[in-house]
Amino acid sequence: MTSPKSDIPGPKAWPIFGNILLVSQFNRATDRIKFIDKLTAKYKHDNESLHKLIKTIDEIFSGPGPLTATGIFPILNFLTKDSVRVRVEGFATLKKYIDEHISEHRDSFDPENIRDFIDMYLEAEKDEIERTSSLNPGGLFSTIADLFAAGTDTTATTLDWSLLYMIQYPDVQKRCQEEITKFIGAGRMVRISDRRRLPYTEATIMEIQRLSNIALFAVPHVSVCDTTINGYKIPKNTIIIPSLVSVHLDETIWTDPTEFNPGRFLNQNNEIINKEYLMPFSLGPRSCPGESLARTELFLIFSNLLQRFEFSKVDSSDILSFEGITGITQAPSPYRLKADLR
Ligand code: HEM
Repeated sequence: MTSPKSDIPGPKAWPIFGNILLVSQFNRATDRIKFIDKLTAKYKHDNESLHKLIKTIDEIFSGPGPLTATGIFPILNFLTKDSVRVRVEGFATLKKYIDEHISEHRDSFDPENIRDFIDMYLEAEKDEIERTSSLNPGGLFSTIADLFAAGTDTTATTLDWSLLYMIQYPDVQKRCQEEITKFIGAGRMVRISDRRRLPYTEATIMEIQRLSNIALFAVPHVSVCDTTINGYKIPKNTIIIPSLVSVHLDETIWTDPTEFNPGRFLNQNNEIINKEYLMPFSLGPRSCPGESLARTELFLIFSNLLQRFEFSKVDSSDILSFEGITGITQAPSPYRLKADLR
């Protein structure tokens, strides 16, 4: 456990250690939406092997990230033998899990009854043209592995940060709840079609993403030709790692960048301003393909939690740390919270 060092919100870039229970809880919630309902339709929430898998994904995502010394110079991995071993074992577990489910799907495939994503892929794979391009058995495995790897911990960790911000800023929480009560009430769950009616809640999620920076950097890209950007010469084959966190905290772009202020994303008519410099999903043709799904999940889970619960510190003297723990994603330091039914 880290000792809380500061009550000033905003990311502190570098790693400490640890992990928190809430992440696995949120992973369960986001997994339900994506992988139970879409990929492997038949699995139930209490499925043991799924829980084991979620724990495995937590383990893969903690430990050194891509921009630590070992990420840049893998030869140094002998320094972090344990975390490398945990990750290698984790990937083996993930592979076994995915392979088993693909085989099950192949054995029971029925073109008249397409159950989920795997079945859709298997059906498309039968098409000769598709098969010779990208839809092949190896591609199915990598697609699912990518979705697991990139699609679970990211959303879960953002939700984890979101509750930390809500207990640190009860006034913001209250304002979201008032908005939800006024426009939706308590008689039904919040739906995705309600998004436009809840601009303050939406702006709060945007501000949480700006400050939590779960992806400090986009993934490495490479220049395919010599080019010049803003006067900087970039030769062909240069590895480029865009820093998202530096954009999100740039004081030439944001007023008081370290201040938690959802109002910065609203205009005078209480409408969302889509600030082009908010880029938690990165930019361009290789930006996050899961953005739309992730934003849907964040909105639904966050707004429905606030509709039902009042979140607060367990003890008013608790000092919350906004020190991030940098693995592959940046997670919040451990914290405790109380959830009272509203
Ligand atoms: C809050 C949630 C999420 C955040 C903040 C996030 C952020 C990112 C970022 C910054 C990148 C790098 C893009 C670049 O290099 O330009 C990325 C890539 C990617 N994300 Fe997400 N992501 C999230 C959720 C998801 C979800 C839900 C999925 C899928 C279900 C997903 C799938 C992917 C994949 C497959 C890539 C690699 C894309 C490529 O290499 O072309 N992500 N994401």
